Amino acid sequence: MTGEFGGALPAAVEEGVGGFRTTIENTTERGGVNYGEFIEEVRTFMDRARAACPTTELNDDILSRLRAINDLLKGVTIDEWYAPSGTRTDLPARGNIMLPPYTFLDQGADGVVATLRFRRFHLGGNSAVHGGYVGLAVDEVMGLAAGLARGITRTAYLTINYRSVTPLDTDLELKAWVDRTEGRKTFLRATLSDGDRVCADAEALFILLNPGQR
Ligand SMILES: CCCCCCCCCCCCCCCC(=O)SCCNC(=O)CCNC(=O)[C@H](O)C(C)(C)COP(=O)(O)OP(=O)(O)OC[C@H]1O[C@@H](n2cnc3c(N)ncnc32)[C@H](O)[C@@H]1OP(=O)(O)O
Repeated sequence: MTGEFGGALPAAVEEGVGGFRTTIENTTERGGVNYGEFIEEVRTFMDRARAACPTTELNDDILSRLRAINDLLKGVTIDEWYAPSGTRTDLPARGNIMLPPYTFLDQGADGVVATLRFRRFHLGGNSAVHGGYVGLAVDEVMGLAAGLARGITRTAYLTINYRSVTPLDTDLELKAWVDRTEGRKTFLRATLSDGDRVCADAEALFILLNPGQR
C-alpha cells in the first residue's frame, strides 16, 4: 500500500485477524474527551464548504489556516485500527466524518434500527440527498446488522431501490434486518423512511469472512 496513510492493512492481514478487527479497544478516550465535538465541527466545515462562495481574500485566509491545521493533524496520524474516527462507538456514526451521523434506537442479532440525518454535505441536487450517500448509509447499517448477527462480513452485493426523494436535514429512520442465512452468506433487507414515506429499500448479501481473510 502506498501514500501518506499506507501500511496498516497488510500488517493486520499478517496477524490473521481478517478484514475488520473484532478486538479493537473500545474506549471513549482516544482523541480526547472533546473528540466528538471536533468531528462535529469538521462536519459543519464540510457542510459550509459545500454551501459557501468565499471571496478570494476569504478563500486565501481559510486556505492558510487549513494548511496549518492539516500540518497539526499530520503530526498525530496513526493506523486505521486505533484512529478514533471509525472506532469511537460512543459517537454518532462511530466518529466517521463521511457518514451521515446516525445513532442506534435498537440493535440486536435480528437487526438494527438507526436514526440519521443527511446534511448539506450530502446534497445531490434540488435539496435531495445524493443516491451514493444513501448507499453509504445503507451499506454501513446493513453491515453492522450482519456483523451483530454473524461476525465480520463484507458486502458481496447491495441493491437499492430509490422509492422517493430522500430529504436533507430531516430525521430519518433506517432499519436493517437479517432475511435469511446460508452457510457464510447472510441476506439482509433494509428500509430508509421519512416518517411513513419510504425513501429507499434495499437487499444485500454479506459474506462472513474466513479467518485472516482481507
Ligand atoms: C470497537 C470498535 C468497533 C469498530 C466497529 C467496526 C464495525 C465494522 C462494521 C462496519 C460496517 C461497514 C460495512 C461496510 C461493508 C463494506 O462495504 S465491505 C466493502 C465492500 N465489499 C467488498 O469490498 C467485498 C469485495 N469482495 C470480496 O472481498 C469477496 O468477493 C467476498 C465478498 C469476500 C466473497 O469472496 P469469498 O470469501 O472468496 O467467497 P466466495 O467463495 O466467492 O463466495 C461465497 C458464497 O457467496 C456467493 N457470492 C459471493 N459473491 C456473490 C455475489 N456478488 N452475488 C451472489 N453470490 C455471491 C458465492 O457464490 C458463494 O456461494 P456458495 O457457493 O457458498 O453457495
